[in-house]
Amino acid sequence: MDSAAVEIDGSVMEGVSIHFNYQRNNGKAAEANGELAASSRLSAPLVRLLSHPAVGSPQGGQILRVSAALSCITGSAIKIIKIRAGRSTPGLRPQHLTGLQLVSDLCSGSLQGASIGSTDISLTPGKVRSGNHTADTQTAGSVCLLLQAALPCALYADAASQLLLKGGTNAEMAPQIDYTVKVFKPVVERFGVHFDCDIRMRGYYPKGGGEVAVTAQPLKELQPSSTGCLFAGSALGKKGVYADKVGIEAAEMLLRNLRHNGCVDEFLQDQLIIFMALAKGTSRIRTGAVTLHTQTAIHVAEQLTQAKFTITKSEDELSSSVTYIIECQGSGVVNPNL
Ligand SMILES: Nc1ncnc2c1ncn2[C@@H]1O[C@H](COP(=O)(O)OP(=O)(O)OP(=O)(O)O)[C@@H](O)[C@H]1O
Repeated sequence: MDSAAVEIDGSVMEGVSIHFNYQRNNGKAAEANGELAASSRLSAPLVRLLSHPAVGSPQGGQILRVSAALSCITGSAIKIIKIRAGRSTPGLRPQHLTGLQLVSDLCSGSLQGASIGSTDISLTPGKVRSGNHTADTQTAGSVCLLLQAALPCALYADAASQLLLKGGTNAEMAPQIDYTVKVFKPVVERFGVHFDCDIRMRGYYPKGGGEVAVTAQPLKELQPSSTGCLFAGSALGKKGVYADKVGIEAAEMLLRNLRHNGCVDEFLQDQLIIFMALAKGTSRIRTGAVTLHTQTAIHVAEQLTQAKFTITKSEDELSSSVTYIIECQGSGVVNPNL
């Protein structure tokens, strides 16, 4: 029997407090500090993630997606409580619920307590499963955020996975599907990730109704890489907003990210953390200010894998630019199904 309890004050990340309780006991169910503990296929830790009730977590969805995907891949059972506490609509929204159900489906898992508005859920993963998986937010909830949770899982299956994702292809506060295909996809290919994305129907707020078919290939292990540079600016048109304003917003995003002299934009940085954590070897990205989403993803990844991240500030006197190098000694998780 090998057990340890670790409590981490995550308040270093503004508004988020994360506590982790570890329990290892050779895969048998156990009680940890009066909280439910669950067994898993790798006799892995029970993890509790707790968002601060007073302030609320600005990265609530991010915690769910990264921790659920890593639970699926590493075999760690997780329990997440106080989900999106402090929000005007706390708990799971359709995109979060659908994403969790999809991840659970991908890992033949047991998902408990998950429904719209749930603030506590637990996921006990089983074996990662290839083949067909369908997920439908039934709203304009972003299919790109469904993919964010599901893609890393599909890489650890025994064969190709076909994901039919329904919802919003172009939603606010989420990657546009065009960004996922034109920026995210070529960059993650450097880690050895290969997926095809067929945009069958676009879906927008409020109706949704978009449909994207993704085929993802499994791999033995992810390789580290330098990123190269690929930048985009995107903005979403809305009723009552003139097209020129939308164009200006997109151009501003592009300029903002070109100016900081990094190689990764303010959104891609958090989306790459999970791949850096899983890869075998050292990955490095140069970026502008490190976002709260990125800090959250790093924090969760360091708890659920052996990955170690460091962030170094780098000032260039000539151009007076400040960039940050995010470096990760990846955990080198090997696909046991190939
Ligand atoms: N314009 C954009 N371009 C590319 N990616 C984006 C853009 N806007 C947001 N994202 C990405 O979308 C994700 C949003 O995560 P976030 O957790 O805020 O979403 P959420 O699930 O809606 O969470 P919550 O409901 O808790 O606000 C992040 O990975 C972020 O990088």
